[in-house]
Amino acid sequence: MSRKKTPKSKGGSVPAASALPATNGSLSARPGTTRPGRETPPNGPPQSGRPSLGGSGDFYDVAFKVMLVGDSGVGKTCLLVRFKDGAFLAGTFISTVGIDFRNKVLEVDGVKVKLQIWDTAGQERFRSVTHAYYRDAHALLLLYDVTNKASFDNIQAWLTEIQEYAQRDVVLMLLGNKVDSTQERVVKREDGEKLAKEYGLPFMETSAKTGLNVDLAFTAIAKELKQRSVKAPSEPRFQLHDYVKREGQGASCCRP
Ligand SMILES: Nc1nc2c(ncn2[C@@H]2O[C@H](COP(=O)(O)OP(=O)(O)OP(=O)(O)O)[C@@H](O)[C@H]2O)c(=O)[nH]1
Ligand SMILES: [Mg+2]
Repeated sequence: MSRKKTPKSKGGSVPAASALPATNGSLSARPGTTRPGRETPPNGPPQSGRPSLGGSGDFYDVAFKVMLVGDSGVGKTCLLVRFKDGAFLAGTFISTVGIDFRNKVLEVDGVKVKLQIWDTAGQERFRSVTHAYYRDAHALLLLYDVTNKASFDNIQAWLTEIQEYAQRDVVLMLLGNKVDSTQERVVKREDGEKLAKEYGLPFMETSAKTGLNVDLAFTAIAKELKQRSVKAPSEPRFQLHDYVKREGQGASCCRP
């Protein structure tokens, strides 16, 4: 297994090709937070199995591309920032323009797994940009917002889109985000579970605000992808569904 190096910088942004407003040319920005620095600028979507290299940084053994998708405002950017930096982006909502990415290396059973995580814009006008990135994604985290029924109702449309543009064997997980907002909740946990079961998806409720199940979601993805690529013959098959069911925590002390 070859050892590779990750670039030192945190991540980068890719101008959203034709769909970006001409005046902007690229990046989403959020006051009060560190914007991802530009990494080795990818020329279009990164190639699977060919992680971008450059500069010095952490070593990794295998690299995968993970995409965050879902309606605008469900918390994709916040989920990524929580996972990458352990912080929550409170305050004014600044919608992502185009697509951003951040890297994080996780140790999974002694293997260093680099996740290159692509944060897509949920707004309809950027949809064609996102389509171009699906085909290289190894895993997709599909989010809805438990305080926004429309974002839940749109999950089926997202699944149709995923079916059309993503690889057949893409690892897919459904996440119901913002479970800290108990007063505003309009989508019950059981509804999320039912939908996930219908489509055979692993499911968890998360909170980018409190961090609930955020690391777990990415770790589960990393474990599944690592298992697929470097499974030793003696190793028992990693069961993604069982893992998230077993390890996932409820929004409060107890499962509602
Ligand atoms: N209470 C609560 N608010 C959250 C959570 N996650 C995100 N938010 C808030 O929801 C709003 C939208 O979050 P973003 O992460 O920017 O949403 P997004 O999915 O990236 O939206 P687009 O970039 O437009 O696709 C922001 O005001 C966040 O502060 C969460 O877990 N709990
Ligand atoms: Mg965003």
